[in-house]
Amino acid sequence: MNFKLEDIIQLSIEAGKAIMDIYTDPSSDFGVEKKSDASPLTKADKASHEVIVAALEKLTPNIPILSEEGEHQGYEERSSWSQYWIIDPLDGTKEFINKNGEFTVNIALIENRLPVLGVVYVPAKDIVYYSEVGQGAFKRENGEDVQLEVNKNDKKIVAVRSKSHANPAEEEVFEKYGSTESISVGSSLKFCMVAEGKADIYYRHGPTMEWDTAAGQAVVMGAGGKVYAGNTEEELFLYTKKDLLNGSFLVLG
Ligand SMILES: Nc1ncnc2c1ncn2[C@@H]1O[C@H](COP(=O)(O)O)[C@@H](OP(=O)(O)O)[C@H]1O
Ligand SMILES: [Mg+2]
Repeated sequence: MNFKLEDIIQLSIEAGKAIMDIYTDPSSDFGVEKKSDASPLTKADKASHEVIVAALEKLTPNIPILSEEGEHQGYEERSSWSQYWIIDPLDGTKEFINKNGEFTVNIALIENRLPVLGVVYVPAKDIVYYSEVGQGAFKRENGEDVQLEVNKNDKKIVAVRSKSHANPAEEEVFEKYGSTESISVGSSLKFCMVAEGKADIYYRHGPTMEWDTAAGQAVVMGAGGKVYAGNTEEELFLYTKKDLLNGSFLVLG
């Protein structure tokens, strides 16, 4: 790697600062717009995107960037990349607008259809989750780095699901794994909760995009978790698909 993971961590924090400037500005209306898929977009999504893209273009000029708020390159181009950055500058835009703090900055590096590095920053809590695959996953809080490990104690199975986009079909899968309790959380924080053992299972039935899941997947994999496509443990959940839209997926601690 011709960059340091620490550079990417610092960059996620810088992007988070740009988000918080807007989040905490009492005079800001967030500039909420509706995108073509009816999902919301704010000034904060755009500000974070600008910070990340400008820095990555300097840091790794030879690595292509796919950002939710940038150009969505076609499959022919994407499939020719040996590695690329995939960015969700502000995941959980609905949670940002609802001011519940459950939103994240997501930066991941994809190689061979899987994330090999991921950083998830939680601006409202100033917490970073990060992982370079094969080197463990970590949480940085109050200047301290703690290694993460999924929960190996299966006495009580806690499920986690979307706060704004939960689907009734998820309950069946949670029950199949013996879960009796589910928590609703916005954004890629759900992957991080499985990574730190606060939840054991995250099954997502409804749609997400590749940039919503890549960084979180790196973190949970680094902590010993697994991410599967669909609702069984048969197929790995892969990236660089023809369509950037993800199918359902299952995260297990
Ligand atoms: N109908 C839809 N199609 C595609 N993605 C959707 C969607 N509804 C929700 N999402 C994705 O779900 C993400 C939010 O995840 P969650 O529900 O776990 O908080 C959104 O990220 P953004 O907030 O970055 O737009 C969005 O990409
Ligand atoms: Mg998102």
